[in-house]
Amino acid sequence: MIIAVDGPAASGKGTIARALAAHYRLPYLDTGLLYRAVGLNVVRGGGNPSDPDDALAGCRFDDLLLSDPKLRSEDAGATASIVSAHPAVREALVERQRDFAARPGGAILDGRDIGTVIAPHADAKLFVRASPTVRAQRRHAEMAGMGQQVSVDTLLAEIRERDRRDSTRDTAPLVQAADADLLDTSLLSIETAVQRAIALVDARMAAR
Ligand SMILES: Nc1ncnc2c1ncn2[C@@H]1O[C@H](COP(=O)(O)OP(=O)(O)O)[C@@H](O)[C@H]1O
Ligand SMILES: Nc1ccn([C@@H]2O[C@H](COP(=O)(O)OP(=O)(O)O)[C@@H](O)[C@H]2O)c(=O)n1
Repeated sequence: MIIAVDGPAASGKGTIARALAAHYRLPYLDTGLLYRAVGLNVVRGGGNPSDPDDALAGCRFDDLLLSDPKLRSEDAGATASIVSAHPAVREALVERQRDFAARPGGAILDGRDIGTVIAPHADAKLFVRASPTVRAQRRHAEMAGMGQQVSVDTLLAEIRERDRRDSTRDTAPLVQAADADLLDTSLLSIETAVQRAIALVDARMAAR
């Protein structure tokens, strides 16, 4: 079984994808981490994330980078959003993601284009969303928990900018796949959101 989970920043897709992976005992790939690693690699090498050649060169990174805590910062998310708009960067990362999706027994991936580009044949697709204000508040709480104080307004502006960039790019924009189930988590607890996600996936599997 292949499950695709897409959605904007801090919508709760990672939380849901991890819970689904545990529930269905599937391996999980957070594809955003790959783009974050490319961005951090470019910046650390003194390159310009907006430059297509610098961004492509950043795709050659050591996998150890994927466990760098710096990848979790909002800055890394913003840089990831810049490098991820280059078609050559997306192309360079496609095979790795498709190989993961093709694992025997299935897999679950989360990102922006899993249901539309990486695994359009997925058995179940969720498009997770939440209002920008709720997402900024969640990110704020998350960062406060890590000892980082950034105002909700600053995070809201960053989230809106990232939404705009991710949704308006030409290649693999953030968009709900026609056959994806929408899950708005704005008013849901994590537990309820996960229960709804499981119910949606079960319903898709039963209908196959
Ligand atoms: N339904 C929810 N209610 C409250 N907080 C949530 C909910 N879903 C996720 N969160 C919290 O919001 C933050 C962002 O969630 P995450 O799953 O990392 O989002 P994404 O992967 O879409 O960026 C995390 O701190 C997570 O614990
Ligand atoms: N499949 C994906 C995953 C992430 N991305 C890009 O990488 C950035 C960071 O993704 P992420 O999933 O780690 O970000 P959050 O939603 O966790 O904040 C996004 O803003 C996208 O620009 C992408 O283009 N395609």
